[in-house]
Amino acid sequence: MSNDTTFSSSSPPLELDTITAWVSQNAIFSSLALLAAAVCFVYWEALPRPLPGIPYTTRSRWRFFGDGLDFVQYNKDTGEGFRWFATKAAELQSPIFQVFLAPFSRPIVVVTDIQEIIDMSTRRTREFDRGGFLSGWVGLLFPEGTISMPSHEKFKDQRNIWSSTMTSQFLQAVSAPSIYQHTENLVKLWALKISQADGHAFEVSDDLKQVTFDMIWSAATGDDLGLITRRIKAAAINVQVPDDPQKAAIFQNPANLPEIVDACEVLVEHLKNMRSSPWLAATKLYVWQTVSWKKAWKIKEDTMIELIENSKARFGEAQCAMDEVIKRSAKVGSKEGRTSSSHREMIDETFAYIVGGHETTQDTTKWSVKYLTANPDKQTKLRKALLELWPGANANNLPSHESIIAKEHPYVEASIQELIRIALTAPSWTRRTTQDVVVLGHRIPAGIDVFGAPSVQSIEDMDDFQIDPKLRSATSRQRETGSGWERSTKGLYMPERWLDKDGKYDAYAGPMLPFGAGPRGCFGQRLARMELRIMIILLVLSFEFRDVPEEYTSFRADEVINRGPHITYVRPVLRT
Ligand code: HEM
Repeated sequence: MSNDTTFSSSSPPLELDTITAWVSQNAIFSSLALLAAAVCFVYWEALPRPLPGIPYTTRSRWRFFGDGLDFVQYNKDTGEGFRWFATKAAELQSPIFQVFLAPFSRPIVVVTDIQEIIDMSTRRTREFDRGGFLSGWVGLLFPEGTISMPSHEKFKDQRNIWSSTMTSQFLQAVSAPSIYQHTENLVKLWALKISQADGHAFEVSDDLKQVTFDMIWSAATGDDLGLITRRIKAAAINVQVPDDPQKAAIFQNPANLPEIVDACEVLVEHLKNMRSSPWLAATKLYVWQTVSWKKAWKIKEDTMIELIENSKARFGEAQCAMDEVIKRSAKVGSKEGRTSSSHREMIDETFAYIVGGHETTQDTTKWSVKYLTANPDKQTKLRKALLELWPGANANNLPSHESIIAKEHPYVEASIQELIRIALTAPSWTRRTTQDVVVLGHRIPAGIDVFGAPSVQSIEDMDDFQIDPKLRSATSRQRETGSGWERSTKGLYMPERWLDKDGKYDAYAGPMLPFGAGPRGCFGQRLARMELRIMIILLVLSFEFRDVPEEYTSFRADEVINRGPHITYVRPVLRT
């Protein structure tokens, strides 16, 4: 057929229709083919690209979400997050393996061996730095906070200025009195609840959440939010005590918290929701546009700016971390001819101090109360040791914070250490490789996120791996961590594991890495240990934690940023 016919004026419109139909049909086919090719291409691009030689789950290699959905499902089923890595280590029978947690992303290498994790944190810091997943994630809340930065000069300057808030002198003179006073408030609150609850158990998750927020907020900013005082007022007014002695009493929560408390909660909630995002950068852009984020962020910024201005106005003797930092940054700045810390850095660093310090200590305290309740013999033994230090101490006669910091007893130290170990509040450790590296005989290229799962050595799921010393790095070989815990005892609360054969406390009796290690280890470890020490000692001297009904004994975790208990019920008796 000639083309002429197609365009001849005498040709019937039917032919034109045929051609139009042919073109449009082909266009549909071509579009479909293009679409199919695009889908295949996107799918192909999204698939994991395993690093050669490092074990992985074969079926995950061909799945769009790699191991991601398995991880999310495990988290949903058990409440646990990092524990999933123990299941992978057991499945792959290797202390080093790779997982694919999100499409379009490079694999994550997981190392479960604590000796190598300590080595990477402390002696191989040029090869492994902060960055990657953690920085992208927490950078949402603290863009200019050191926690989100690699270890460059700016990090060092900023950290140097803040480090004076963690000296023993500062902690004892400034932070301890405030922690002590807030714990005393908690003792008053629980004494009141005991008098109202008529022997019933009651939930204390919110009490512990708010007392630790009161503490860290005033330690950071010098401002007292009075959250526990509000709870005391609310508890005095409204309590429901069921007839069934097996059911818990329910106390009224105070209404109208300061708006900054709700704002912090909204911001942290956004951060939590982002953890499993397959595309962090896009999710961040979305979150920034939400009304709840914008409103909470503004409240936080305005409050922080006001607190910074107040702190500057009272420039002189430090009453909180902010005062100390403003003083020190002016001193360092004038010495080095630099301007002092900017508002942005100050806000972000203070907020990281508050959020980092709050989420972790509240969870560790909750676990502590649960483990002491579930182990009455160890609880009694701890109290006996405390009474050796402070004979006759009780809720009306508590030792001072100076005395709590100064005095030691092997069983008390062992109990606190064991509570920190078994709480597994922060079971994660993350770094990014800054260059090509070798770990346990496997080559890992630069720019890969390495997750440490040292918790694997604290949970009963598996035996530790026996590692050929030849596979270890030269620096690791020189610093052995020693043998691990017996598998059968790993999951048990046993303060005795920290005592040597002469009954002396040995903080290095076995593997544990609750605060990470090295220059990027937990900045707040000393504050956290002091907070936990004051709280545990005051609570165990003030109350006997009796067993709670079966319904309230669950040890299920809720792990998002940290690993906290799903529920925390107590049935205390006041010691007077
Ligand atoms: C029981 C309480 C706490 C636990 C279990 C805990 C645990 C941890 C862990 C495991 C890390 C990561 C370490 C690493 O990657 O090597 C970390 C980092 C950090 N923690 Fe804590 N922490 C606690 C309390 C605190 C407190 C009270 C503060 C605040 C004053 C704080 C501030 C920080 C900061 C700023 C970092 C980031 C350090 C950096 O990137 O250089 N933490 N913490």
